[in-house]
Amino acid sequence: MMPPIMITGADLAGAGPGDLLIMDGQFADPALAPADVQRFDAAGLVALPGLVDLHTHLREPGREDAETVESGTAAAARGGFTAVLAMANTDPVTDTAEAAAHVAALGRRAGHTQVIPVGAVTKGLAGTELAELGLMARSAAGVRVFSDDGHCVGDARLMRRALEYVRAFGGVIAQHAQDPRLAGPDACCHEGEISGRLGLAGWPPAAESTIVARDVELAELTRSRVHVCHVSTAETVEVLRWAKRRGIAVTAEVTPHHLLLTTDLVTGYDPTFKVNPPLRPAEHVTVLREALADGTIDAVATDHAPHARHDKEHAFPDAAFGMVGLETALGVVLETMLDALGWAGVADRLSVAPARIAGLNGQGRALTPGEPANLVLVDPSARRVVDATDSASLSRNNPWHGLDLPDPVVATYWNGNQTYRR
Ligand SMILES: NC(=O)N[C@@H](CC(=O)O)C(=O)O
Ligand SMILES: [Zn+2]
Ligand SMILES: [Zn+2]
Repeated sequence: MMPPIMITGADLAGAGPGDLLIMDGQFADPALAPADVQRFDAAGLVALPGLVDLHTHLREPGREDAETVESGTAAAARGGFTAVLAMANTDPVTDTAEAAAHVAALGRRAGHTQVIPVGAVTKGLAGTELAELGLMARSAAGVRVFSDDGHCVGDARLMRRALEYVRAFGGVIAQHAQDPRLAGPDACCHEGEISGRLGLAGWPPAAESTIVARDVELAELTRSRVHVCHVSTAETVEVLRWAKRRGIAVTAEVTPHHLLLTTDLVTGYDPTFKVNPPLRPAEHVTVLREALADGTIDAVATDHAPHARHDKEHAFPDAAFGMVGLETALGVVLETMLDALGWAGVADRLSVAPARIAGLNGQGRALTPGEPANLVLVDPSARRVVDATDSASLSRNNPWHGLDLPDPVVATYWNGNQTYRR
């Protein structure tokens, strides 16, 4: 346990300057600081609750050449995160209580952030038979979020049964919304003028929004909860607005890359920009930003998807989908959304809302005495040209390389322990 530390003068998530005393892993009344307390002058910095990533691919077990729980969570701490939800598309898949316990144990051993395993919806992500949802939920790992991410739960009847099942224990199904018949096996970018010109097979926005429309109806039918992963289209936003107006229990996330990058980046055939769902035209980006600002989209999630060189360095159609994002997420959100959201809004979309969606107790809390000391200190004016090689991740598929972006994270504390310091 760290000795007591007093952080002085930081703007507390936009509420104005104040002091934070960290003692025994929690925030405590600054008036109780012992005389020999260690001091951190944070004047000019902003304090946010530790960030929570609903959507991280840590690749362990199975693809430790691309990422490990150790390296991925070290990258998360550098990005200001104190909790990450580890996606189930590992090898073996996280589709049993034992597999979930293994991922959680790897997280505890690494000690950089809380690691909460996401359970698969279907055995082996095969989309045919429900996984052991109840056993995973009742196990010590306490799985609450279930997802076949990387694959869509395409079978409506199976999706209905999954939603019915998780309702009993307050779980949620996080859907990778992609109709496999509309986004065929060769689809590798947004379907439009650019895909036509480049001769690449695209997929239309309808491949996403039609699944979301179906799933919100199933959530209503089952009175259960659905979460939409990585929303990428204006049409999906329209469906979400309709569903929320109707009182359906749906939440949604958007990635940093879909808030800033656009489909024209694929014209160089650089697989770094190949991601699922694909980068879209600027009109979609505008709508995604508006939806995040007005709360139609609840949260930002990274979809950090590290890939080894030998999986990424191929001709565009053959390369793996995905990009890293843990270390740049907050910077991209500040660049694109700070004016619209303010600091309290940034704290909500990157910490409070994701913690609520995932049902996490000690995360996304106010910076007040008695709460676990999960915190990120942010320099609101620091910027830097992103260098893909300067990373705790094992992978280098970084779409931000060479771009000048906010570089805000100064220090991260998880349960009172400093997990990153610039
Ligand atoms: N986002 C991606 O492009 N890839 C993800 C899978 C996913 O999130 O669908 C991966 O596991 O690599
Ligand atoms: Zn996905
Ligand atoms: Zn993903």
